[in-house]
Amino acid sequence: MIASTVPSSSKSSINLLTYATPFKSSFLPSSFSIPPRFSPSTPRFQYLTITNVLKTADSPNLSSTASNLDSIFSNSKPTILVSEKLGDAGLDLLKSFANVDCSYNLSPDDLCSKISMCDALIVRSGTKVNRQVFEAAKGRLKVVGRAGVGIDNVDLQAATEFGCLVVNAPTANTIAAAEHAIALLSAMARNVAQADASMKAGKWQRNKYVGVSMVGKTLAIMGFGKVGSEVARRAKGLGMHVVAHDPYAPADRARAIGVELISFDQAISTADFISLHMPLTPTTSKVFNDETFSKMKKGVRIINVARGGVIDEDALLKALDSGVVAQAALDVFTEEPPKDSKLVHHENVTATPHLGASTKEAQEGVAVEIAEAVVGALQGELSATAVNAPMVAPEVLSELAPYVALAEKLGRLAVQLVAGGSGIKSVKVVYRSARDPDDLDTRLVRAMIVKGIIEPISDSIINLVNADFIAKQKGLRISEERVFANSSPGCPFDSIQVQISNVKSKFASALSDNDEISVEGRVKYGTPHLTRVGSFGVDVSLEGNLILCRQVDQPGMIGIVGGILGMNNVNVSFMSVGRTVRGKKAIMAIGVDEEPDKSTLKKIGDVPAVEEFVFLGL
Ligand SMILES: NC(=O)C1=CN([C@@H]2O[C@H](COP(=O)(O)OP(=O)(O)OC[C@H]3O[C@@H](n4cnc5c(N)ncnc54)[C@H](O)[C@@H]3O)[C@@H](O)[C@H]2O)C=CC1
Ligand SMILES: O=C(O)C(=O)COP(=O)(O)O
Repeated sequence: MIASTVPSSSKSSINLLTYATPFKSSFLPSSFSIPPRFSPSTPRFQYLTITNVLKTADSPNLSSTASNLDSIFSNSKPTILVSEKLGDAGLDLLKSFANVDCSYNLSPDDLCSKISMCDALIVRSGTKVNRQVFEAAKGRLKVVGRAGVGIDNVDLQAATEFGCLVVNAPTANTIAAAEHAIALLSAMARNVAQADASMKAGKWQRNKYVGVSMVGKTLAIMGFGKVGSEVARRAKGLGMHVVAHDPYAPADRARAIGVELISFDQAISTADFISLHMPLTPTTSKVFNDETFSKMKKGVRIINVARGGVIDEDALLKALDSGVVAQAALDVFTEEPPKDSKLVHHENVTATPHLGASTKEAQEGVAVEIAEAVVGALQGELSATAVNAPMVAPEVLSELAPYVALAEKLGRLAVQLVAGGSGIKSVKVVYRSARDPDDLDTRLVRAMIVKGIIEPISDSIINLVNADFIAKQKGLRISEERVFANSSPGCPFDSIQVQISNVKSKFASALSDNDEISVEGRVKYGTPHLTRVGSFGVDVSLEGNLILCRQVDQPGMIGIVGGILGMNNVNVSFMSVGRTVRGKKAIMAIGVDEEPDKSTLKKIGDVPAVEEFVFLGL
């Protein structure tokens, strides 16, 4: 739920605001015929990525915008390539709007040669939409639709660079994936697949396939999002004791299902069964490895319906061989299909070929969800499930660009100040501005704050289009407050403050008098600066990385801490000291080019007058 004291950012309000580029009839070729859902007065939007708009903002090139629109609408029937099996209802919807080419099992070369004739591409997890595909599209490809959740097979950076919108279908296969996890859990516990194979080989091995019971056992759900919570509900029905680890899941959602949120180590060391439901991100890649397997209870059973890459497959093989992991049930693999995989052939592994989303119902659901999103995008509508593209007029972004950067960095800083295990539920953004509220659209800045907060903990790409949607899905309440500033209305914002309430902080001095994490920044000389942390005023450029350090306010502290960094080859780019009362406590904000190693950070912590410190990546 987004609470706002400034104009709301509902889908309809976006059409009224200057972020939209109104569709000018002079852009249209004379042969253009208006699709039935539109009248000439319907606003159209160009899908421009942040990157592209930032580039465009420096040297606006509206003629290329006109030619983009021209190419979108020069043919009343666009061409959509569907490269993997899609449900009929979705295909019918696509066919009513476009020429649809269903070509399954294309080789990478065939995909590249077809793509320059297509306006949209619809894929599932089996098609690699890499940079070569965007290059081969020669600018014609406008939209990639992922008929499912995970977008790790689409090169989002390349899509963004090539100005191609990527949309997905994030909700329609949740239940199917959860049901598959439960199916694998039960099949594994009772050796269903192995016993079936043995019978088909003419055997009758009742003693060999004695299973384990699920009732009363502890199941740890790793990633308590859409699929994870549905698995939890079902496992409770089986009489299991369910715990979950998800640093960012709200505790009340877990409580409502009767699930306790616990730390990663607690979860893996106490569980009899572990079911994985986190996205594949740089943080979760191979998070199940030699070290983490060694902390597990001997004889644990693991289910993976998320992504193969969250497990180090060699480490899992060793853990299975040593008996640390008694059994694994795997639907997903680092390489799909896996080649000569020892895991797949292991007698204690139950494997399925990425079937989590493969039910008739889910496939019809995702097909319709993705067809609507792709058709809507080709028609220029905003998409609630766009993953990489905001729609912002270049002239608006040109003014907002430095605030966009500031907003993302403030979000990133604020989330890193939250102590592990605190679920973030409520974020408040306070804008100080001299502008009339009607002249101040905060959607992009707010979107970037949400991006800064959520992106490090999720595989979602957040932008103007999807920020509210993702925040809502994550149970994150964003409220905004406008405070009048007696400054120049020439600048959209005097300052931006991000507050996170009801959480613990790993740096207590970041807490304001109201006990919320609070960071404030301003744009100075065109660059983002951090100007306040908790109750302490500072002034440091937000570049590289940052060390925040609270110490007793006494002479020589800058020299001591700066000296430690210098002696350890860490270059200090900026430094600022703020204090509340002379001689009491002070904060040092130190910008550093490199990340100091652990021993350097420990030396800072060992300085007697240093009371607390934290390292923050920007
Ligand atoms: N096998 C299949 O066919 C299917 C696989 N999936 C996969 O399942 C996964 C989950 O999907 P959804 O539940 O729809 O996504 P979601 O975004 O609703 O949930 C993911 C959860 O993981 C949490 N998370 C992020 N980093 C974490 C970390 N380091 N440790 C623990 N939790 C962390 C997030 O806070 C979030 O709550 C995705 O990877 C998706 O691609 C989804 C559908 C079908
Ligand atoms: O939605 C997801 O993330 C899935 O993994 C489903 O993949 P699929 O569409 O069945 O290839």
